[in-house]
Amino acid sequence: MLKLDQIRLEQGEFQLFADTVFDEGGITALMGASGSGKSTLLAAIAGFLPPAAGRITVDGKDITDLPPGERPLSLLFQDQNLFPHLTVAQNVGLGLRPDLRLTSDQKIARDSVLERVGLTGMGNRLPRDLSGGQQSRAALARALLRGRPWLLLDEPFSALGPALRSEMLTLLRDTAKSEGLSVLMVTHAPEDARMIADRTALISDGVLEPPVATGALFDDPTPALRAYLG
Ligand SMILES: Nc1ncnc2c1ncn2[C@@H]1O[C@H](COP(=O)(O)OP(=O)(O)OP(=O)(O)O)[C@@H](O)[C@H]1O
Repeated sequence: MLKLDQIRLEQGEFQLFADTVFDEGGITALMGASGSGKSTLLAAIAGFLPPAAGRITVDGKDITDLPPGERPLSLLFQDQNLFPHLTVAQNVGLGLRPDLRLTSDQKIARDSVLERVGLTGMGNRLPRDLSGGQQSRAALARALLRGRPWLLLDEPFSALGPALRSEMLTLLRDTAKSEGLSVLMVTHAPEDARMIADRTALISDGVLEPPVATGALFDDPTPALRAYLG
Protein backbone atom coordinates (compact mmCIF):
# COMPACT_ATOMS: atom_id res chain seq x y z
CA MET A 1 0.00 0.00 0.00
CA LEU A 2 1.33 3.40 -1.01
CA LYS A 3 0.11 6.07 1.33
CA LEU A 4 0.21 9.82 0.81
CA ASP A 5 -0.30 11.13 4.30
CA GLN A 6 -1.36 14.79 4.37
CA ILE A 7 1.04 15.58 1.54
CA ARG A 8 1.44 19.17 0.36
CA LEU A 9 3.52 19.78 -2.75
CA GLU A 10 4.73 23.12 -3.98
CA GLN A 11 6.23 24.16 -7.33
CA GLY A 12 6.51 27.95 -7.44
CA GLU A 13 2.98 29.29 -7.00
CA PHE A 14 1.47 25.88 -7.59
CA GLN A 15 0.20 23.77 -4.69
CA LEU A 16 -1.20 20.25 -4.56
CA PHE A 17 -2.70 18.45 -1.59
CA ALA A 18 -2.90 14.66 -1.41
CA ASP A 19 -4.13 12.50 1.43
CA THR A 20 -4.98 9.11 0.00
CA VAL A 21 -3.96 5.51 -0.35
CA PHE A 22 -3.10 3.49 -3.46
CA ASP A 23 -3.75 -0.20 -2.88
CA GLU A 24 -1.16 -2.58 -4.20
CA GLY A 25 -1.82 -4.76 -7.22
CA GLY A 26 -3.41 -3.63 -10.44
CA ILE A 27 -3.23 -0.40 -12.33
CA THR A 28 -4.31 3.03 -11.14
CA ALA A 29 -4.66 5.82 -13.70
CA LEU A 30 -3.87 9.32 -12.59
CA MET A 31 -5.80 11.92 -14.53
CA GLY A 32 -6.37 15.63 -14.45
CA ALA A 33 -6.21 18.71 -16.64
CA SER A 34 -2.91 19.93 -18.04
CA GLY A 35 -1.00 21.66 -15.24
CA SER A 36 -3.11 20.01 -12.52
CA GLY A 37 0.00 18.42 -10.99
CA LYS A 38 0.15 14.83 -12.24
CA SER A 39 3.88 14.91 -13.02
CA THR A 40 4.52 16.83 -9.82
CA LEU A 41 2.84 14.08 -7.82
CA LEU A 42 4.83 11.30 -9.51
CA ALA A 43 8.05 13.27 -9.00
CA ALA A 44 7.29 13.53 -5.30
CA ILE A 45 6.50 9.83 -4.94
CA ALA A 46 9.67 8.97 -6.87
CA GLY A 47 11.78 11.20 -4.63
CA PHE A 48 12.64 14.07 -6.96
CA LEU A 49 10.52 16.66 -5.18
CA PRO A 50 10.52 16.78 -1.38
CA PRO A 51 7.01 17.46 -0.03
CA ALA A 52 6.50 20.79 1.72
CA ALA A 53 4.49 18.83 4.29
CA GLY A 54 3.33 15.27 4.98
CA ARG A 55 4.78 11.78 4.71
CA ILE A 56 4.89 9.08 2.05
CA THR A 57 4.86 5.46 3.17
CA VAL A 58 4.98 2.13 1.36
CA ASP A 59 3.68 -0.83 3.35
CA GLY A 60 4.07 1.21 6.50
CA LYS A 61 7.68 2.17 5.80
CA ASP A 62 8.33 5.89 5.65
CA ILE A 63 10.13 6.65 2.36
CA THR A 64 9.75 10.45 2.46
CA ASP A 65 13.45 11.05 2.96
CA LEU A 66 14.82 8.14 0.92
CA PRO A 67 16.83 9.00 -2.21
CA PRO A 68 15.07 8.07 -5.49
CA GLY A 69 17.23 5.02 -6.17
CA GLU A 70 16.39 3.45 -2.82
CA ARG A 71 12.64 3.68 -3.17
CA PRO A 72 10.65 0.53 -3.95
CA LEU A 73 9.64 1.82 -7.37
CA SER A 74 10.72 2.43 -10.94
CA LEU A 75 9.76 5.41 -13.02
CA LEU A 76 9.16 5.49 -16.75
CA PHE A 77 8.85 8.77 -18.65
CA GLN A 78 7.44 9.65 -22.03
CA ASP A 79 10.84 10.24 -23.64
CA GLN A 80 11.99 6.75 -22.58
CA ASN A 81 15.50 7.93 -21.62
CA LEU A 82 17.37 5.44 -23.78
CA PHE A 83 21.02 6.34 -24.27
CA PRO A 84 21.63 6.54 -28.04
CA HIS A 85 25.23 5.28 -27.90
CA LEU A 86 24.42 2.18 -25.85
CA THR A 87 22.92 -1.01 -27.22
CA VAL A 88 19.47 -2.13 -26.21
CA ALA A 89 20.95 -4.77 -23.91
CA GLN A 90 23.19 -2.17 -22.27
CA ASN A 91 20.33 0.29 -21.90
CA VAL A 92 18.25 -2.39 -20.23
CA GLY A 93 21.18 -3.58 -18.10
CA LEU A 94 21.46 -0.09 -16.65
CA GLY A 95 18.38 -0.97 -14.67
CA LEU A 96 20.59 -3.25 -12.59
CA ARG A 97 24.08 -1.76 -12.76
CA PRO A 98 24.99 1.78 -13.81
CA ASP A 99 28.55 0.55 -14.54
CA LEU A 100 27.12 -2.17 -16.82
CA ARG A 101 29.21 -4.92 -15.19
CA LEU A 102 26.50 -7.50 -15.06
CA THR A 103 27.15 -10.89 -13.51
CA SER A 104 26.19 -13.92 -15.57
CA ASP A 105 22.99 -14.30 -13.53
CA GLN A 106 22.15 -10.67 -14.17
CA LYS A 107 22.72 -11.18 -17.89
CA ILE A 108 20.31 -14.10 -17.80
CA ALA A 109 17.76 -11.92 -16.01
CA ARG A 110 18.29 -9.15 -18.58
CA ASP A 111 17.81 -11.51 -21.52
CA SER A 112 14.74 -12.96 -19.88
CA VAL A 113 13.17 -9.54 -19.50
CA LEU A 114 14.01 -8.68 -23.13
CA GLU A 115 12.22 -11.84 -24.13
CA ARG A 116 9.21 -11.00 -21.97
CA VAL A 117 8.76 -7.65 -23.72
CA GLY A 118 9.23 -9.16 -27.17
CA LEU A 119 12.77 -7.98 -27.95
CA THR A 120 14.51 -11.33 -28.22
CA GLY A 121 17.53 -11.05 -30.53
CA MET A 122 17.50 -7.25 -30.57
CA GLY A 123 19.86 -6.70 -27.64
CA ASN A 124 22.81 -5.73 -29.83
CA ARG A 125 20.98 -3.00 -31.72
CA LEU A 126 21.23 0.67 -30.96
CA PRO A 127 17.99 2.42 -29.97
CA ARG A 128 17.88 4.26 -33.33
CA ASP A 129 17.60 0.88 -35.05
CA LEU A 130 14.40 0.10 -33.17
CA SER A 131 10.89 1.23 -34.02
CA GLY A 132 9.11 3.59 -31.64
CA GLY A 133 7.16 0.71 -30.15
CA GLN A 134 10.31 -1.36 -29.69
CA GLN A 135 11.99 1.58 -27.95
CA SER A 136 9.05 1.72 -25.58
CA ARG A 137 9.49 -1.98 -24.94
CA ALA A 138 13.18 -1.50 -24.18
CA ALA A 139 12.42 1.26 -21.69
CA LEU A 140 9.77 -0.91 -20.06
CA ALA A 141 12.27 -3.79 -19.93
CA ARG A 142 14.77 -1.64 -18.06
CA ALA A 143 12.14 -0.64 -15.52
CA LEU A 144 11.03 -4.27 -15.09
CA LEU A 145 14.58 -5.53 -14.65
CA ARG A 146 14.91 -3.41 -11.53
CA GLY A 147 12.33 -5.66 -9.93
CA ARG A 148 10.73 -2.94 -7.81
CA PRO A 149 7.15 -3.57 -6.68
CA TRP A 150 5.75 -0.22 -7.86
CA LEU A 151 5.95 1.08 -11.42
CA LEU A 152 5.23 4.77 -12.02
CA LEU A 153 4.61 5.85 -15.61
CA ASP A 154 4.30 9.44 -16.81
CA GLU A 155 2.44 9.28 -20.13
CA PRO A 156 4.95 6.72 -21.35
CA PHE A 157 3.30 5.86 -24.64
CA SER A 158 1.74 9.16 -25.63
CA ALA A 159 4.17 9.68 -28.53
CA LEU A 160 3.02 6.43 -30.16
CA GLY A 161 0.23 6.12 -32.71
CA PRO A 162 -3.08 4.59 -31.58
CA ALA A 163 -2.35 0.98 -32.61
CA LEU A 164 1.11 0.89 -31.01
CA ARG A 165 -0.15 2.65 -27.91
CA SER A 166 -2.87 0.09 -27.49
CA GLU A 167 -0.31 -2.70 -27.99
CA MET A 168 1.94 -1.21 -25.31
CA LEU A 169 -0.95 -0.74 -22.90
CA THR A 170 -1.86 -4.39 -23.36
CA LEU A 171 1.75 -5.40 -22.73
CA LEU A 172 1.82 -3.23 -19.63
CA ARG A 173 -1.42 -4.73 -18.32
CA ASP A 174 -0.27 -8.31 -18.95
CA THR A 175 3.18 -7.70 -17.50
CA ALA A 176 1.83 -5.97 -14.41
CA LYS A 177 -0.41 -8.94 -13.81
CA SER A 178 2.18 -11.65 -14.42
CA GLU A 179 4.87 -9.89 -12.38
CA GLY A 180 2.53 -8.78 -9.60
CA LEU A 181 3.35 -5.10 -10.07
CA SER A 182 1.44 -2.17 -8.70
CA VAL A 183 1.20 0.51 -11.36
CA LEU A 184 0.48 4.22 -11.16
CA MET A 185 0.05 5.65 -14.65
CA VAL A 186 -0.40 9.29 -15.60
CA THR A 187 -2.53 9.61 -18.70
CA HIS A 188 -4.45 12.30 -20.52
CA ALA A 189 -6.52 9.77 -22.39
CA PRO A 190 -9.76 8.50 -20.84
CA GLU A 191 -9.69 5.59 -23.29
CA ASP A 192 -6.32 4.45 -21.90
CA ALA A 193 -7.70 4.49 -18.38
CA ARG A 194 -10.79 2.59 -19.48
CA MET A 195 -8.69 0.04 -21.32
CA ILE A 196 -6.31 -1.01 -18.57
CA ALA A 197 -6.81 0.84 -15.28
CA ASP A 198 -8.63 -0.92 -12.46
CA ARG A 199 -8.92 2.37 -10.64
CA THR A 200 -8.67 6.02 -11.56
CA ALA A 201 -7.70 8.96 -9.36
CA LEU A 202 -8.37 12.49 -10.50
CA ILE A 203 -6.54 15.66 -9.57
CA SER A 204 -8.87 18.60 -9.47
CA ASP A 205 -8.51 22.09 -8.05
CA GLY A 206 -5.22 21.33 -6.36
CA VAL A 207 -6.46 18.19 -4.62
CA LEU A 208 -5.91 14.51 -5.43
CA GLU A 209 -9.22 12.68 -5.18
CA PRO A 210 -9.15 9.07 -3.92
CA PRO A 211 -8.92 6.37 -6.59
CA VAL A 212 -12.21 4.73 -7.55
CA ALA A 213 -13.14 1.86 -9.86
CA THR A 214 -12.55 3.11 -13.42
CA GLY A 215 -15.67 1.60 -15.00
CA ALA A 216 -18.00 3.00 -12.35
CA LEU A 217 -16.31 6.39 -12.49
CA PHE A 218 -16.75 6.78 -16.24
CA ASP A 219 -20.28 5.37 -16.21
CA ASP A 220 -21.29 7.89 -13.57
CA PRO A 221 -18.70 10.69 -13.65
CA THR A 222 -18.11 12.88 -10.62
CA PRO A 223 -18.49 16.64 -11.25
CA ALA A 224 -14.68 16.90 -11.40
CA LEU A 225 -14.42 14.19 -14.06
CA ARG A 226 -17.31 15.69 -16.00
CA ALA A 227 -15.50 19.03 -16.00
CA TYR A 228 -12.31 17.31 -17.19
CA LEU A 229 -14.03 15.36 -19.95
CA GLY A 230 -15.83 18.53 -21.10
N1 LIG B 1 9.96 23.92 -11.64
C1 LIG B 1 8.78 24.54 -11.55
N2 LIG B 1 8.68 25.79 -11.04
C2 LIG B 1 7.50 26.41 -10.93
N3 LIG B 1 6.34 25.86 -11.28
C3 LIG B 1 6.37 24.63 -11.79
C4 LIG B 1 7.57 23.88 -11.95
N4 LIG B 1 7.28 22.68 -12.47
C5 LIG B 1 5.94 22.66 -12.63
N5 LIG B 1 5.39 23.83 -12.22
C6 LIG B 1 3.95 24.16 -12.22
O1 LIG B 1 3.29 23.17 -11.44
C7 LIG B 1 2.00 22.90 -11.98
C8 LIG B 1 1.84 21.41 -12.17
O2 LIG B 1 2.67 20.95 -13.23
P1 LIG B 1 2.72 19.44 -13.68
O3 LIG B 1 3.75 19.34 -14.74
O4 LIG B 1 2.84 18.59 -12.49
O5 LIG B 1 1.26 19.25 -14.29
P2 LIG B 1 0.68 18.03 -15.14
O6 LIG B 1 -0.68 17.76 -14.59
O7 LIG B 1 1.64 16.90 -15.17
O8 LIG B 1 0.56 18.73 -16.55
P3 LIG B 1 0.62 18.13 -18.05
O9 LIG B 1 -0.59 17.24 -18.16
O10 LIG B 1 0.49 19.34 -18.91
O11 LIG B 1 1.90 17.40 -18.20
C9 LIG B 1 1.89 23.71 -13.25
O12 LIG B 1 1.15 24.86 -12.97
C10 LIG B 1 3.32 24.05 -13.60
O13 LIG B 1 3.37 25.27 -14.28
